[in-house]
Amino acid sequence: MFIMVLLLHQSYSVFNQSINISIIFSVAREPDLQEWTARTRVYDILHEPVRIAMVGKYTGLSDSYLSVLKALLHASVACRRKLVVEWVAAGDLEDVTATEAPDVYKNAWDLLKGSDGVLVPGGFGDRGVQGKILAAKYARENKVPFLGICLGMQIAVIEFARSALGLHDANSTEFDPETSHPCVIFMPEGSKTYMGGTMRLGSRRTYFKVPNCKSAKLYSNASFVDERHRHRYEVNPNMVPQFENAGLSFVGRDETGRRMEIIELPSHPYFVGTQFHPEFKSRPGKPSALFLGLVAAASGQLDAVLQNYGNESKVLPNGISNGKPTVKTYQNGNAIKSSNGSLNGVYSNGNGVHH
Ligand SMILES: NC(=O)CC[C@H](N)C(=O)O
Repeated sequence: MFIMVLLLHQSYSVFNQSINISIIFSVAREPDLQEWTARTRVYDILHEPVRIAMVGKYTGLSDSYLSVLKALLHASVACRRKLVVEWVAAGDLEDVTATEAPDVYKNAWDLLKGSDGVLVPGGFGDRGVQGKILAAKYARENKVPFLGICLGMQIAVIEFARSALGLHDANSTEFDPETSHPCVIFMPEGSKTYMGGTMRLGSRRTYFKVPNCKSAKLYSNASFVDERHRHRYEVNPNMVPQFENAGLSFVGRDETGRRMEIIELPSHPYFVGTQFHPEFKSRPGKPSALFLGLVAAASGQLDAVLQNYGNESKVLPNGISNGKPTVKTYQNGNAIKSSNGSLNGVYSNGNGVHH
């Protein structure tokens, strides 16, 4: 993509000259491609890998997770790491695979255990859910950086209910309508725009409830953020006090306080889940805050990143710096700039190495 922009510009110039269109449209300005060129250069020299296990249902179809992959890529370049995505089919982590296809099972677990961070993206339907729960458990217990998005956050909550609260049949009513411990429940949003629709869709506001949490710092200490949604189920608000007593923190909520938007485990190096989809607002040069957190944690740079956020224009060891946030809102990713002023994010059609 990145190279494409430069190539397109080149061919556009040739076309212009051949039909002398530039005389007619002499007002057209030469585009400033400095930033893009700088990004390509940064991207080309990345060599130290950061391995992220992507635990999902459609691992054979990387396009299903395109936005997530791009967001990981933006964050990896900001952290000066070469992104290696380890695709792990969630079902392969499940006990049933251990008996039916032991090699597949072993390979899936080897990939997960060889990764620096774990990402469970959004999804619908119950295939692979148990495998995703096992991946979240592995990350939580072994202090491996974890980001769960939408369904990924919901399965992290189910896992916590089962392991930390001892509620063995805890589940989402999406997967078990009869569960005696419904920790994720159907919470449709009445919508005047989408008549009859039950999906909570589009941009909604999340307020930070715990000012010093990692997520708030990553969002430059904003007091609220607007991110995009696409879901029907949510954490059961009536069970939140139980979860909080056991150490799971609900650091971001909607304006009513009833819809849980961001979870964190303060006792863990980086264990974050979001009901929204932060990947949709990630941009080259403006990586999504929570993806940046995941990749920074997975590459041993989270402390440096957190220390610098909210402080005035400090430069990180790897050359990343940030400007002092001027507003207390966060709309579209942190503008992370390298010390020489060029933007770090790279947008490319590939996403590092696929396994
Ligand atoms: N986008 C998603 O991950 C959706 C999660 C879940 N299936 C829900 O509807 O709430």
